[in-house]
Amino acid sequence: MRILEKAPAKINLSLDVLGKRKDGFHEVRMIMTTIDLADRIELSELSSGQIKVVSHNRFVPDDQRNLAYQAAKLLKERYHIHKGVSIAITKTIPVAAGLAGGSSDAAATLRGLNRLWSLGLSLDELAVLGAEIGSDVSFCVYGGTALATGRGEKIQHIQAPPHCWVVLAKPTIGVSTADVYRNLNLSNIQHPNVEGMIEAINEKNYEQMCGLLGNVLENVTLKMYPEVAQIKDQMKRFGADAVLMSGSGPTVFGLIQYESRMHRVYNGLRGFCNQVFAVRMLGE
Ligand SMILES: C[C@](O)(CO)[C@H](O)COP(=O)(O)OP(=O)(O)OC[C@H]1O[C@@H](n2ccc(N)nc2=O)[C@H](O)[C@@H]1O
Ligand SMILES: Nc1ncnc2c1ncn2[C@@H]1O[C@H](COP(=O)(O)OP(=O)(O)OP(=O)(O)O)[C@@H](O)[C@H]1O
Repeated sequence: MRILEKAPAKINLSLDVLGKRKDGFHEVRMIMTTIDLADRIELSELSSGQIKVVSHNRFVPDDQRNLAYQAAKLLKERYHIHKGVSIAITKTIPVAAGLAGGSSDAAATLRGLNRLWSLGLSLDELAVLGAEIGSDVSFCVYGGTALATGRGEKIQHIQAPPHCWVVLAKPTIGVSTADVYRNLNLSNIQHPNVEGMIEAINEKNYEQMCGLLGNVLENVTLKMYPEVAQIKDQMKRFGADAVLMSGSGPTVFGLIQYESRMHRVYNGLRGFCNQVFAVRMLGE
């Protein structure tokens, strides 16, 4: 049997950090939404009991460091599964980009193996398991749009954002999420208005949503990698309605209401950056 799962990327429309926790993680409050930029996960049964990962991408590990591998191992051990699985990952989401590519691959593997191995687990149960793999995995199990709290694993679903285009540009650098959190100065944070963002989304108020985009990790990454600021400036110059870095970066996204403007921003950015995408929010 063969199972296919789509693993979409996320962007953070609002990302606030409330403080550092005793376990070393940070307490966050963020609005996440899935976008139509996705990896594809293909799961096939292996009678040998082995977990095999194939990705044909030199930036993606094909061993136990792969988050999809970790998802399979977790389910296999927890539910005493003797069969193995081959996980073929077709990567489209840029790696180490702030778009939760690895987390979404892990989440898709959890959903797919739940079907392949007939485990009968609910999405809520898979999301709890996902948190053992990484902070973004729980959200990726559900997708859609949500307020994520705790270290990112507590998910409250909210409505889909108003329709718009999202242009993404990823500079060639990859960013370590741990480094960005480590360099965040908690005594000097300009907190974004997360509640206002929820209100804007509920009211489908596009202008208000654009005005309230905010990410406290942005300044940290901008200091480490000035090229991210250049891409932000270019995206604004080409006419994006609002621009922000996603997660710990370095990917920058711009929101754009009109299709003709989207083409201008997309084509403009392609001259500066080789990983540029124009997609819709999935949101629901
Ligand atoms: C930046 C975001 O992508 C925003 O959605 C997430 O907060 C990060 O999620 P993630 O990549 O799944 O993070 P994890 O793999 O759980 O953690 C990677 C590292 O980031 C730091 N980390 C992560 C999440 C969090 N709430 N506080 C942290 O301090 C920790 O040093 C951790 O060792
Ligand atoms: N399935 C996977 N896809 C991509 N990277 C993976 C995967 N599994 C493990 N990794 C490792 O994880 C690192 C971070 O990659 P990923 O693309 O998940 O980062 P990210 O988009 O910044 O994540 P987040 O937004 O959740 O912080 C990579 O450098 C890679 O070595």
